[in-house]
Amino acid sequence: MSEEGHENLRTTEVDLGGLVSVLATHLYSTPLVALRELVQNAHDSHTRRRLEDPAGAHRAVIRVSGDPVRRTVAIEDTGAGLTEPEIHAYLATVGTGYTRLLRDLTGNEDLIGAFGLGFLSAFSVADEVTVTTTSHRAPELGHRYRSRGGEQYSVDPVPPRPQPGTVVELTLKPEHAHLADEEVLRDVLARYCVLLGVPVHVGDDEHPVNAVPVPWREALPAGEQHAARMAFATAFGRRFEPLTAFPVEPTEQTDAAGLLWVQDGGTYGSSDNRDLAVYLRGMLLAEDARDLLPSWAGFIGGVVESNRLTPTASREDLQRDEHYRALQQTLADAIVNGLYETARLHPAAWRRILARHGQELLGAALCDDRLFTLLADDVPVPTSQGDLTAGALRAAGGGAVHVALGSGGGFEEMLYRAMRVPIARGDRYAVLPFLRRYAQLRDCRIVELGSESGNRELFRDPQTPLAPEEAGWLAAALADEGEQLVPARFDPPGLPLVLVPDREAELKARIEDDQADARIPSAALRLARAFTARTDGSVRARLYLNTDAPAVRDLLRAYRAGHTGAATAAGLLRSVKVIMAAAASDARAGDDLTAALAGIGTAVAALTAPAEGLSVDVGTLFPQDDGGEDER
Ligand SMILES: Nc1ncnc2c1ncn2[C@@H]1O[C@H](COP(=O)(O)OP(=O)(O)OP(=O)(O)O)[C@@H](O)[C@H]1O
Repeated sequence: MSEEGHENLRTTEVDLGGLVSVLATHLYSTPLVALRELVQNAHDSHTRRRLEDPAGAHRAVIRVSGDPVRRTVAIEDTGAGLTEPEIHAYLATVGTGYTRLLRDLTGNEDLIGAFGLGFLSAFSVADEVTVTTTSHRAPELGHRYRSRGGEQYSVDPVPPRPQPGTVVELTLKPEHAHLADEEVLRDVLARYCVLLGVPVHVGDDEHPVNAVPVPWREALPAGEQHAARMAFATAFGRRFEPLTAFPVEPTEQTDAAGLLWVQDGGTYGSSDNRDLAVYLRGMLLAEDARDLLPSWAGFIGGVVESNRLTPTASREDLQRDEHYRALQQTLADAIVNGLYETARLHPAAWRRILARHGQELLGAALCDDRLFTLLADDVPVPTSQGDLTAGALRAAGGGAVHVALGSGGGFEEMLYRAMRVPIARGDRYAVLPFLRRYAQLRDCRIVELGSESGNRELFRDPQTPLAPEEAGWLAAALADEGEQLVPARFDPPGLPLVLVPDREAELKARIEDDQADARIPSAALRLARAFTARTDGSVRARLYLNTDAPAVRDLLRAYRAGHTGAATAAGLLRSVKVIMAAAASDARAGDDLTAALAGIGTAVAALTAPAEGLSVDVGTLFPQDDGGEDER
């Protein structure tokens, strides 16, 4: 009996074989992690040697070699080595390592290992593992640990290594044979080891894979910092060339330091190329920690290191604790500061960033007030005349910013072109909210074309209102069902009439359609409804009639004079309306178009017929009325 009241206390059985296999095979997401763990052990053993033998003049080197023929990878260090008892107590005891003890003893922050698990990962890629080691405490002895699968092992004396240190040799499983390729090793290790203080060589290379100076660790003169940052970002960013790079500096909330850069990759709207590698004590911990970057920063890549972050046991991810959240804030601030610095100090890079990531920056500006201030006047907005800044849009619009709510088409498109005013494309990502905010902040007018209020800006009231009876005649002659006739004056004067779909009614129809299909969630539906509450949906489009256009003036004059050609001319205009709308959208094609084309034939026939036939033909088309007085 071991404890009072626990007569039946028994020891939990551990199926070591099963445990080893679970840890080795399932703890890590990629077999490459085994390399990382073994390089990390090599690095820790150098730190241990330095701590235990501070006066010694040992040259710290890590060398990783591959042999595709033998299908082996060897990781060799000139560190502390292990004595035989240490092999049993630490290397071969799962869950215990000397490294953590040493850190607890010395408080040394360079030591990476903590769990006593990493070595097991060797068995995820290797059938057999041998460790040949000579301790710096007993340089005349050598030992070889050997194990297949990790469950059982042997240790035998061997001749001592020429100098203290350890070589771990993996005989790779056939499916991981590619790791013996030194090109692969170089590629993986360049990323994993970039921040390690000890030089890491691949094969016989005299040039270490981690030779690029780490800019935030060096005290460089101000004039050389940018070049050093760009050099590091270029070497590290595999997928994209950096357009500029800026630092992450420790704050009161976090010890994180590193580098962020703007990638040169084309990013569109929602595309997310965030790419952040996180290091802990120099070792790559999270290869893709994009969630640490703000969601609007799809164009940012970077590297940060922090000792306050807590890794998960697999050391491939981070605990979402207060340091994690502090780092998120720090990174968001670093990006905004970095963009400010770029705009101020590197105008050429700033222009390239704006041209490359304009769309994304529009959205980013809406997420951060300081970014908005920075970008408001610089970021390009897509318009009917190409990309323009909001300021240029405003200047060209006579002090107002014009934005089209719809995706264009129909008469609208033509009208906008005829206006010769650049019109922002409100259907594109973030454009409309950005311009609304701009207008509010810069106290300028915004004309939202496609909404009734926006259209009122374009279509001025006629000089003299039409008599109700005239308007009624015109509506009957020109407007179709769902179209509201609106007499107005607008540019260009040569354009007699314009049909503008009501975008709110269009949206309402679409929402009802989507709702029927249950495609939108109810919260979104409520919001959309609030927007469309102003319209009952009965006016599908407004038909603006230009009372300044000579064709319209002549038509009215003819109508008022009771001219028999008035109805023919009106029929002609109506046909023009239908044909132009059909040209711009498929939806209207069909019967309407056929009728409109026939209408042109009828009108031309009427106008060219012998005088006595004229009134007879046209009289059947439209009811005739005695008009008012001629205006002209
Ligand atoms: N190359 C090496 N040289 C000297 N000692 C080593 C070497 N590799 C492993 N060891 C010893 O074996 C122990 C266990 O290593 P293992 O990788 O399993 O865990 P760890 O590094 O301590 O912790 P972690 O699981 O966090 O990596 C280490 O603590 C260290 O004492």
